[in-house]
Amino acid sequence: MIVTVTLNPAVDEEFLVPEFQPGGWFRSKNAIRTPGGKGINVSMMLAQLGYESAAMGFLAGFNGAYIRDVLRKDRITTNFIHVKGETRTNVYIVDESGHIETGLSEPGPYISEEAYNRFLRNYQRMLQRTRLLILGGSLPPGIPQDIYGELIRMAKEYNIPTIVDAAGLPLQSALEAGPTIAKIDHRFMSRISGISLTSLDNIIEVVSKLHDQGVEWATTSYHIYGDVFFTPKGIYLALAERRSVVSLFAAADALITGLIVGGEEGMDVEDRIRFAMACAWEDSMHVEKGFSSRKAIEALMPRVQLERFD
Ligand SMILES: O=P(O)(O)OC[C@@]1(O)O[C@H](CO)[C@@H](O)[C@@H]1O
Repeated sequence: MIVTVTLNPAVDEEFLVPEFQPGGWFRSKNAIRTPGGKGINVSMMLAQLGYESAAMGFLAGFNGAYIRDVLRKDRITTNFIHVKGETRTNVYIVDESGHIETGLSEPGPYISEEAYNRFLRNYQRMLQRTRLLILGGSLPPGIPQDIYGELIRMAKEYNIPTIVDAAGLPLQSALEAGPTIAKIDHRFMSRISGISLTSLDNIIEVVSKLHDQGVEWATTSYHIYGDVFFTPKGIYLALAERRSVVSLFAAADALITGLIVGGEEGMDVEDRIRFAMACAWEDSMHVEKGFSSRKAIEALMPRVQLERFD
């Protein structure tokens, strides 16, 4: 089974506010409320493309109950530890006219040692039924910063491939454990490598070193130009057109979904990148998270430009 881990889920509230700016009173044209958090988004997007998965992590309060119910309606297996407090709400203000997004995130509920240990026992049991694991997002208070490294090491004992999308210390600990695929936070890599990743050469120099840590695929964004993919078959720069972008906040989750589906369907490296980029692009063309249809994604694939570096 494909398993996604979201330790700090969120209810995402997107408000559509044309010409939003700080310091004023605005009325939203519309508000969209959806379950969120990186692993949960991947589970929901996989479901849209016909792939089953199980979602794990921590849920709390009314928001937690709402997330669990929506996931179950989407036929996603839920395996969460319920804790005291309230799952966070993350607010996004989307100004479609100027294609600008503003985000605001809560810290999430405190996770006690007892709840954390319950999660680890649950995770250990789940690993016996897992064939691909996705770890995504920030950590709620109370969770050790090196948890992703620990979870990847445990998965490796069962030879389970892992995909991680995180930032800061949690990403660092994940990279030390050598995930199969890593979505690299660009600013964080600049900070830990001490090299400013403003040029493609610098990105290639820094990210290439991750192969030595066992990372098979890595991807990172390269400014507004696109995404760089480090694959077993070489390094690629992939570009999508920006004109049609409305909302980018879940595009990285769509990209990961595309990489998963491409892997599941045995696509070759270039088609897998094109499919992942087309997923991210299609997701970003509308305010609602996810995809209009698989056909819409496939229609974008030939428009993704790929450049290979030797
Ligand atoms: O605070 P984190 O966990 O890093 O990110 C949380 C989040 O921004 O990630 C998703 C988009 O990738 C949203 O659904 C959610 O609100």
